[in-house]
Amino acid sequence: MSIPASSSAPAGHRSGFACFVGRPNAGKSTLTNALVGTKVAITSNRPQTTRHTVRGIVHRPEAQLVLVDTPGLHKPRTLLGQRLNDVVRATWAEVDAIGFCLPANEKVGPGDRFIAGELAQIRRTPKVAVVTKTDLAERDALAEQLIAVDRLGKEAGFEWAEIVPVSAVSGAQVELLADLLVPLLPEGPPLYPEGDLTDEPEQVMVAELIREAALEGVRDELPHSIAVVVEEMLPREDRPADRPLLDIHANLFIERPSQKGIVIGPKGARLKHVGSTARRQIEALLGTPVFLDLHVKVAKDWQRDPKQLRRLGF
Ligand SMILES: Nc1nc2c(ncn2[C@@H]2O[C@H](COP(=O)(O)OP(=O)(O)OP(=O)(O)O)[C@@H](O)[C@H]2O)c(=O)[nH]1
Repeated sequence: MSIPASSSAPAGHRSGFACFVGRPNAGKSTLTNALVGTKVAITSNRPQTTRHTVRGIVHRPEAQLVLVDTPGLHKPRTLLGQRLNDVVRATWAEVDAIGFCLPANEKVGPGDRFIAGELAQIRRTPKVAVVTKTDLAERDALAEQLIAVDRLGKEAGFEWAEIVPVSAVSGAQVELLADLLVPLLPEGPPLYPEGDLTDEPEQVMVAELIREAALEGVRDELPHSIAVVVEEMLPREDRPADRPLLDIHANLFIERPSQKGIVIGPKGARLKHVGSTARRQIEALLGTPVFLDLHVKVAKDWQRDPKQLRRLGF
């Protein structure tokens, strides 16, 4: 990515982009959050919930590291799947460093070898192996995993710039990872104002929080069938300055009428819960009280229909 020229850059200051790749559930979003120190990427214990490219920004006196969080690469079965993979590859080609996340508590498998093979084709970009979730692995198992990860790079035909074990949950070595990524960035001035944590449009982040709440505890086949679009975010008029209220109107799209019952629940109980969970998260994110107006709509087979995909923001 291009760095805007500026004469005000402190000497030796570095800035640039890194992204985390890895199998679904490898811990990419949680790691992004741990590095940035606030909840910007959406985590979930379900695979493939990160759909939008969310940037987290790590500010240092001597560097600015912009993290681009991509969806997981996977075998595309639908149009949506193909689009997601395109997003991933486009991101890889643009960044200054790629962090490949591999959980310490899961054996290196075919999915990892697939990604390593794809990474090998992005020759110029330094690749850092990040062994995640070290709090879940015994010392010996971790040592074995580090060796397996080293071998994975060699078999794919490249050397890792670094191999770093981290735990986003305990915080172990998270700072070290940032320290190791910074020298891989080009010299240049900060790309974003200090204090910015993400440049993701607020509406997209709000939609992601609603989608995350809607996915909690539903059947495994539903994740890919839910999309959320925020139609409107407006401050309520006639409110005293010390008691503001933000009105948010959002639509939750499902693919089939039969999915409506799952999302809404008996007597609307589930949707109500989703709404209040999402509202609390949105209020924490935006720092203002929120009234969330949430509607469930059927957009038939939206994953296979290019027109619908565009309308839903893909
Ligand atoms: N114990 C432990 N759990 C972790 C750690 N990092 C992530 N997890 C858990 O692993 C699961 C997956 O983490 P995510 O960060 O959502 O994984 P992801 O790679 O972004 O997943 P996708 O969005 O599906 O690609 C979540 O349940 C996390 O809480 C860690 O350091 N330690």
